[in-house]
Amino acid sequence: MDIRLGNGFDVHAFGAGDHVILCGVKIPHDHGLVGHSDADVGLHTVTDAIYGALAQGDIGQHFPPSDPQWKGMSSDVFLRHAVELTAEMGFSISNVDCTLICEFPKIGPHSDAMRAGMAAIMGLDVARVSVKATTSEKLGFTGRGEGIACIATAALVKP
Ligand SMILES: Nc1ccn([C@@H]2O[C@H](COP(=O)(O)O)[C@@H](O)[C@H]2O)c(=O)n1
Ligand SMILES: C[C@@]1(CO)OP(=O)(O)OP(=O)(O)OC[C@H]1O
Repeated sequence: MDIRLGNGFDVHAFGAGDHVILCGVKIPHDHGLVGHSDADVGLHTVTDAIYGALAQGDIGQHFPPSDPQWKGMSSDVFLRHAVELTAEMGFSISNVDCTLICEFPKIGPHSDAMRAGMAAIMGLDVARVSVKATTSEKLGFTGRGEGIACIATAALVKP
């Protein structure tokens, strides 16, 4: 069996707005997130973890921030592409784990919806999709509430 692991890391800054979209879930908030797309830092990170496992570059190479066609794009489009590429290369996604790093919003009340939505996109049982969260104890840019960071790991298998 061929087993591949990939990691992802992404950051988006807070800006004006009244909600954020994280791992596909819209959460009311006193700021939005700034990005070329919908700035879903969670989906971007999981997408990059899958690209990493496949050694197929990163999200910006597949969907350049300079390309106007991705302006405001819903980030499930990016994850769906990584899932298609996984199948084309003969792999299956075994499991995904991601950690959102922010003081606010609180992720816990939304984590099951995030897991269910990402599992549906990836065609996985929800038990194979993990969403965790941590503060950075008020330290650094996430601690000051300047933005949200996310890290993710994806495991892919080819029988
Ligand atoms: N944005 C966040 C941050 C944290 N949580 C939950 O709180 C727990 C404690 O966080 P610490 O940073 O103090 O370790 C954490 O384990 C998460 O369950 C959250 O839901 N949303
Ligand atoms: C998602 C893309 C799409 O153009 O843009 P952003 O929403 O700015 O997100 P980022 O993670 O900064 O860069 C990756 C880009 O592919």
